[in-house]
Amino acid sequence: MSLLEITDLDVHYRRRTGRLHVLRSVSLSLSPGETVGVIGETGSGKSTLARTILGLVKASAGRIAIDGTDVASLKPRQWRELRRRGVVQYVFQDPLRSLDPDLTVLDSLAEPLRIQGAAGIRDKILKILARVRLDEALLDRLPGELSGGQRQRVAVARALITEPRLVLLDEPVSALDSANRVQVLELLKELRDAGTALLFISHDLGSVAGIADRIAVLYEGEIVEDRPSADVINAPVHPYTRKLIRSVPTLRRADRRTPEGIPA
Ligand SMILES: Nc1ncnc2c1ncn2[C@@H]1O[C@H](COP(=O)(O)OP(=O)(O)OP(=O)(O)O)[C@@H](O)[C@H]1O
Repeated sequence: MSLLEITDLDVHYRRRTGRLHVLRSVSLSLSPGETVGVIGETGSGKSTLARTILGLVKASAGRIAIDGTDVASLKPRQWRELRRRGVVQYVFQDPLRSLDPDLTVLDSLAEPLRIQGAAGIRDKILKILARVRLDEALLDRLPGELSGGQRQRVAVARALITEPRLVLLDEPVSALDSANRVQVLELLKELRDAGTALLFISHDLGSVAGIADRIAVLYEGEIVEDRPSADVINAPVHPYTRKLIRSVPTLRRADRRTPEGIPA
């Protein structure tokens, strides 16, 4: 069974000037342990997709099922229950949005464990800090007292601490400098290798290409391609995907290989 199954999702925003149709008949599925990248340019609807999956934006049509539960009609209490079961967590581009500014690092990390009624909270926190390479001395700091890279690692640590089966990542490395970006991407790869399913949403094909099993390309609110990463990179079908690939210098032809490993 799919861990995440999105079927024919439509989302509109109401604006003073009328309705804006942002997602059109989007279908996407994620199996347990799979990493899927969603790539699209600014305004293509990526954040709307993430926010709709998390129940923060209401869909006008379609179905979203997480681990078999239809989440469209869940109430906040039921969402908390889903998180308590350790099924889904999330990391946004701006960690100040995924972290409570009034909670210390210690409390931010302890909160999901307390909700879960977990035992050995301090031990789990120390283990996760080591995993995301953060110093214990930061535990008493507030998010506003951390660097951007440290903050994002706290947000990743918080998302992982309950060992969720699915993590939604909306531009998780876009606000980071290149050293921090590499470190957080490495961390996400470790997570993928440990069997967590990741939905990695980004405008940056370069970040997603090295980690995703499959890439879905979102263009003007529609998924125009959804295939294994190597196929999308080596033989893009949609003109927009071709344009995207040309714009990423690190995906030079010599680096691109067919699924059999033969240079394209
Ligand atoms: N709350 C809202 N109300 C009205 N329109 C919105 C709202 N949020 C987003 N939009 C509009 O919906 C469209 C898609 O926005 P969305 O944030 O999903 O795009 P995105 O692909 O994540 O872009 P970016 O990469 O710039 O974050 C845009 O035209 C945006 O202006």
